Amino acid sequence: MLTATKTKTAVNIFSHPQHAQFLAAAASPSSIPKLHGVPEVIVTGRANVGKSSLLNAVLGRRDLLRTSKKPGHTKTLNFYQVGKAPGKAILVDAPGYGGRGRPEWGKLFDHYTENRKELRRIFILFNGGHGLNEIDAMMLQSLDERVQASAGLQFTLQAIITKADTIPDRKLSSSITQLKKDIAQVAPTCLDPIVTSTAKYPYTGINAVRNAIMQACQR
Ligand SMILES: Nc1nc2c(ncn2[C@@H]2O[C@H](COP(=O)(O)OP(=O)(O)OP(=O)(O)O)[C@@H](O)[C@H]2O)c(=O)[nH]1
Ligand SMILES: [Mg+2]
Repeated sequence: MLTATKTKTAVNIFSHPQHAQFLAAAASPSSIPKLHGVPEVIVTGRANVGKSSLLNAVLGRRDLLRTSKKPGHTKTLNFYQVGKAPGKAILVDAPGYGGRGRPEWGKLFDHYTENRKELRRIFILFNGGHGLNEIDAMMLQSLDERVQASAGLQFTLQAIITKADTIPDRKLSSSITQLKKDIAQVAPTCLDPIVTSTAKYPYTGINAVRNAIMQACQR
């Protein structure tokens, strides 16, 4: 549970969307920017799961991040500042893995997550309409093992179930329950999944994601 003070701070850092800005893109480990200790969170997930759309919604911006119907759109690690410079937190968008993902993107993600001292949390996104496939389960398990190995001191892991609007109403509750069970079974350290939709206003789950980011960045 967030305390009243923490909740207030969480609302404040996202309350000036105009201050959000793109800082840098990294296509290789050597181009990952030095950003002087501002806490960071990163998103991962299969190509097209909705990573860039989610970060736009969290930042309160329509198109600061570019999104596409075509999987494999984001090709670099992209760093975005929340709040006035030097920023209260930094959100990192990443290329997707899976069919359209490329091996070098996986290496870049691994390099970042293994070496970045500022990293506080990895959000792993799953499409609510599709559930976990084999590659999702492998990624989830490998991240969970890393959280266990560091006892959560390096970073924490949290799942986000996206595109909830694509699940028919009659199946919504059972699909989410099943997906949460599957996630918990593969990754016991994974924090309670947040269910989101950014298909149309009012969005679902965005304040919960903002609060989770704040909680992760304030520790
Ligand atoms: N129905 C629905 N569509 C969504 C939602 N979020 C994203 N999309 C759509 O899904 C497509 C992919 O969204 P992106 O945000 O570009 O996905 P991504 O995970 O960043 O994709 P890559 O960069 O290619 O890995 C776009 O057409 C979005 O409009 C959602 O909550 N509901
Ligand atoms: Mg993207």
